Formats: sequence, C-alpha cells, structure tokens
Amino acid sequence: MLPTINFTETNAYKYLADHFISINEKSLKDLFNEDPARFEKFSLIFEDILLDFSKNRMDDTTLALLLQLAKECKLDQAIKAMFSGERINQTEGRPVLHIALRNQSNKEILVDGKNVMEDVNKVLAKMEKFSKAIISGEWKGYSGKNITDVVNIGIGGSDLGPVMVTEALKAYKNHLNMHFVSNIDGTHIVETLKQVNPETTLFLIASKTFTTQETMTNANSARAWFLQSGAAEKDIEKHFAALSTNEKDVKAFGIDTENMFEFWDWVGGRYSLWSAIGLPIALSIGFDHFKELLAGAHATDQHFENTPFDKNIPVILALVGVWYINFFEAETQAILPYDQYLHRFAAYFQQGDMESNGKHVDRNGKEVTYETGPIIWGEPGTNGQHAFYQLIHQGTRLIPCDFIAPAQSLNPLGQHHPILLSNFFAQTEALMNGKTEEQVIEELKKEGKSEEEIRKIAPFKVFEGNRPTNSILLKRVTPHSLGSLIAMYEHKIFVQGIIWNIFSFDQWGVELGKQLAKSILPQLKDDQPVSSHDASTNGLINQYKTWR
Ligand SMILES: O=P(O)(O)OC[C@H]1O[C@H](O)[C@H](O)[C@@H](O)[C@@H]1O
Repeated sequence: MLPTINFTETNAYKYLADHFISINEKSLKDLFNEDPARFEKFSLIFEDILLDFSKNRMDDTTLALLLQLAKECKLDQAIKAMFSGERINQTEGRPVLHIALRNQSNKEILVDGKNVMEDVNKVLAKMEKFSKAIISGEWKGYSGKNITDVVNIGIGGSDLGPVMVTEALKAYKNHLNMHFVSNIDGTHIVETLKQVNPETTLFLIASKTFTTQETMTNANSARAWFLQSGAAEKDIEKHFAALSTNEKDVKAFGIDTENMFEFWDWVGGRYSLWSAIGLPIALSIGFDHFKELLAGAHATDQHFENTPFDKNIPVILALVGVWYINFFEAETQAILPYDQYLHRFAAYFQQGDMESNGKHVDRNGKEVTYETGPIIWGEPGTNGQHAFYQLIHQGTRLIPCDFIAPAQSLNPLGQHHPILLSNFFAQTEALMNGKTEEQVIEELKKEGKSEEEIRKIAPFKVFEGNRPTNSILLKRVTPHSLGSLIAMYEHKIFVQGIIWNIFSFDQWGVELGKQLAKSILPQLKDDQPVSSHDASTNGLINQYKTWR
C-alpha cells in the first residue's frame, strides 16, 4: 500500500510556503552571485547525462525543504513498494512493474509468489527470434518474398512510445520501413496502405486490451485489404502478429498465438514500450539495440532505487517541478529537445505525464485542494524559438522549461551542430538573465537611435529574465542514453504522483468520452433527427446528418 499523506499538511510544506516569499523576491542572477558553487551544487551527472538544475528559482534551503517533503511523504516507502511488486495501482488492483521489463540484472520480482522475470525473459526471447527472422529475411511473406514494411496498428501507449523511440533512434535503423497507424480517421490507414505491398508487409496489432475501438477498426480494415489484395486466410499467419495481454480476443481475430507477443496487466499502456509493445522498435533497430535501450532504462532504475534523494535525478526533477506547480503556480511544463530525432519526445510525455497525474482525487478518495499534473508541451529547438518562445521570454506566465540536447551529433555536418548548441546554451542564459532597460537603451544608442525613438521603443525590448530552466545535456543519443532518459521522466512522474497523493497508474478520465461515443454511434446510422442530448450536442449531430 502506498502512503496517503496530504503533502500540504507536512511540516516541509509549511516551511516551503514561508520560504517561497523570500525566494520569490530574488532573481536567478542574485542567486548565482550569492553562491559561486551553485553549478557544482545544483548539477548531477549520471553516466553520460548531465542534469543542470542550477537555473531554477531555489537555493540550498529550498532544496533541503523539498527533500524533507519527499521524506515526509514517505517516498522511500513508495519506491520500495513499486520495485517489490506491490499492487500500488490500487484502483485497478495491479502492481506497476515496467521496471521488470528492463530488469537486466534478472533479480527475482515476485507477484503472488511467482517470479515475473520468467515470463518477461520468455517473451524477450520470442521477440529476439522473431525480429531476427524478419530482419534477416529468413521469414517470408505468403508469396515467398522478404518483409520490407512493418505497419504498427495501435493507439495511445501502444503507439506513442514505439513512434517516439523509432524516430529518436532512426540513425540506428535497418532496411525495414516502419509505418504507424493510430487514428480512427480512415485517412490514416488508407494513406498508409497506399505505400505498402501485401506480399511484403507485416502488420503488428498492438493493443494491451485488444478491444480498443480505433485499433480494432484499423486492424479489421488492414485484414480486409490484405485479403482483398489476393492473399488467403491461411496467409494471415505470415503477415499479422499481435502485441497484447488478451489471448482470447487475439485468437478470435484470427491471429495464431504463435504470433502473439504477450505482456501483462501490470504494464501500464503509457509505460509499455519496454514490453512486447516495443516489438516495432526491435524490428526497426534490431534486437541488440532494443536490449541496449532496456539496459539504459535499467541503469536509471537502479539509480532511482538506490541513490540518496539529494543526488537522485528523477527525484530532483520531480521536486523542482512540484516547487513550480504548487508554489509558483506554474500551469505548464515545456520539454524542448534540441535534437531533431527527439521530435516526438514531448508528445510522448504528454501521455506519460498528463494521463498519469491528471487527477483531482487523492489516494484517500478525497478531492485534492492543490494542483496536480502540469500541462506538458513542447517542440524541438530551434523550431520552437521561431514560434512560441516569445511567450516564454516576454509573456506573463512562468513556464518552467526542460532543455535537452546531445553534445555529439549523429549527423555532424559543417557548422550545424555548434549552431544548434549555441542556441541551446543561449536560450537558458537569456531566460535567466533577461535584458534590462539600461542595456536596451545602451544598445539602441549604439545603433544611433534618437532619444525620442529610444524612449518609445525601449520598454518593448526589455526581457525581465528570471525564468527557470533545467538543462539536460547528453553525450550522444544512443539506445542506452535514450532508455536512461525516458526512465528518468517516468520516475519523475511517479515521484510527483506520490507527493500529490494521487494514483498515477490508472486513467479513468479517458472512459467517459469512449462510453458516450459508443452510444452516439448507432444514432448516426439513419437520418432521423436526435433529441436525446443537450441542445448543443443535438444541434451538432443534426447538422452533421444534413451535411453528410
Ligand atoms: O493498448 P490499448 O489497450 O489498445 O490501449 C490504448 C490506449 O487507450 C486507452 O484509452 C488509454 O487511455 C491509454 O492508456 C492506452 O494506452
């Protein structure tokens, strides 16, 4: 069982609330001037990843109090509960064991007296054999040709992780063309099927439940297309595989369980890229690289489990986030990777974070009286700079940002990488230091502007600065470092959920819309006007009926 402590009733919270008043008056510039050792104190290196959290609006006291908060919320107990396989997803009665999927130490993890590592290793071995057969061409399509294209059909956690990782690790990719179909909009599957040949295409039907409407509809359309293109029922076994926990429905769909890659209810959808759901990753970059991804995540797991909180990267990331969300009242968190390969990283953690911690009821079943999960957003640098950074620099909101960049480029081309990184370094410096009115006036004078012109324009050119950032500098994007980085964010989300006293591993909030869609669908069959909804919904449905 997880602790059920209301963090606003801890001593640390009360001290933090007082302490906030004095910190809020200080600028980041002051904090750096006051403490020459600030960078050394407020940065951590883990393997080839440096976290610099020194450009945050906090000092030694803040950190000490935040660490005390973690202690008072019994974070240590919660970490132990997760790693030991306790059913910490209490609202669904399940353990939370994505850490087992990448447990390269193979240390036993027991659930109901059974070591889950046996099943995990069995499926990994099956994934290895299968991916090797497909990649090498030993596995043939129904007409004897090699597989050239893989179409993953899944949505949410059965899509976002594999998409993000295959994009992030494109530099490690083999000859297989990867396609991902998620949206129920027929356009997605139709446009994808235009690009592939049934004789050389492998479809992966990825769904934890194997009941998700979008995925099953897309899967059935893919199956129909395959059969209409000249293949026979018996050929399905060469071209369709399932990644799921639901053996019964996989069989009913017509997929041989030989081609089923299993995972278990203790793997949350948004934490499933390490499981059979990662098969498209293994196919795209090869199984050995997939294992390195798991090893990177495992290294972070060990760091998270065993490192004192003051040196523990996920814990620090989480506490700094809590500081902004609950004291500075920051509503959003930007994730800004300065790496084109990481272009889906923020989108991935929109699900990871917002589906986990977008909760308004605490672990006692009571309405919370404080903010929980932030709104996660972001785009890769430098594109974001030319789009929305204006608001981050000069808008009225405080937006904590995580800047992420690799020191080494996987595509060193002329001056591209130094230019990219000069922007990465410049942005966090600019956000911290800003530009004073005196500096603006000085610059305008140098440009030869008149007193009158200077007076008019100067206020608009001032940057107040004092805007907080984390910088995460990786040596290089590799399967290992990416695995580590993803796991850092996963555990950050876990820590925040513990502090906020919420359940991070269910997602009841997505159910209501699904339920209503199911009841609306039959009403769309005929042209009879509907009147059973509110006036707005009736009006929209009836207009649709006249226009379709
Ligand atoms: O993998 P599936 O069972 O098809 O689920 C796909 C997705 O749909 C659900 O609505 C949940 O919100 C997600 O957490 C999940 O990843």
